[in-house]
Amino acid sequence: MVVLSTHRLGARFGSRQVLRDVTLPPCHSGEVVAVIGPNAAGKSTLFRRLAAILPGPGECRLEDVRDADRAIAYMPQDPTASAVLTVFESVLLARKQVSGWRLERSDLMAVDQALAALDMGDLASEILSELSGGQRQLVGLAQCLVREPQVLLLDEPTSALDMHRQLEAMRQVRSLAHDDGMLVLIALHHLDLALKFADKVAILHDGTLHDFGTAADVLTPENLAATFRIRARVEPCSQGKPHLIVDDAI
Ligand SMILES: Nc1ncnc2c1ncn2[C@@H]1O[C@H](COP(=O)(O)OP(=O)(O)OP(=O)(O)O)[C@@H](O)[C@H]1O
Repeated sequence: MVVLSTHRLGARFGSRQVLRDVTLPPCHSGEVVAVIGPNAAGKSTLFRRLAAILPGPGECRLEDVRDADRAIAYMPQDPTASAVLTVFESVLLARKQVSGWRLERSDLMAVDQALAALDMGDLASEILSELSGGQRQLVGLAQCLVREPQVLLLDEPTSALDMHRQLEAMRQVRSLAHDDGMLVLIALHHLDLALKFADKVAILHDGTLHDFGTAADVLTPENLAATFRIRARVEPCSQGKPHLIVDDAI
């Protein structure tokens, strides 16, 4: 079982410290961990530290991985799409970047599967740079899936998706964790998605870890007021499912 934890992770840009002493409790294979927090809280910076593409103090520990070079797939907040490639080619390229350049039949099947899982099969021959923002976001997700990582770091992968596709993408993400045993860390602004799909929630605020636990434990009126500056509460709807009710900005 893969276990990811951090010890006093930090990051600074020039003289500004934007991430400070973030110690994440152990996160395990099979879990969806939502990372939430207001704008500029440090979510993307944390993901970049976890993906080891940004230097800084502290330690990120990853235990029990099969192949350290291939263990993590990271989807940035703004995946670029400048190359003149089709959707299929770009997803295949993402897979070959981690599995070597010899093309196997299994590679083509894996690309087909990743596109089908996100209901994008009919976009396979479209040119990447001609897609809509939401479609590009789904391609970024497919590029991560096709690498078959053990840890998936997704930085706001649903921000450009319509509600149906947000729910479908989150269902897929949850299945990757619960059915396939991946550890998924996902930055989200849509708190209802965190409530509905995450096993654990980390709240970042001002570059520090404000709280960590189940959604029920951390999405409290006090935490939401202190970090998001909203008056809000989680209450069961008429069907008995928990929903976030936002009364006002503070
Ligand atoms: N390359 C950079 N150079 C300088 N400052 C940066 C850089 N990247 C991020 N920052 C700063 O770090 C802080 C945290 O940014 P980050 O993108 O991690 O926040 P975030 O929680 O992901 O925000 P959002 O929800 O708006 O995407 C911000 O104050 C931002 O201005």
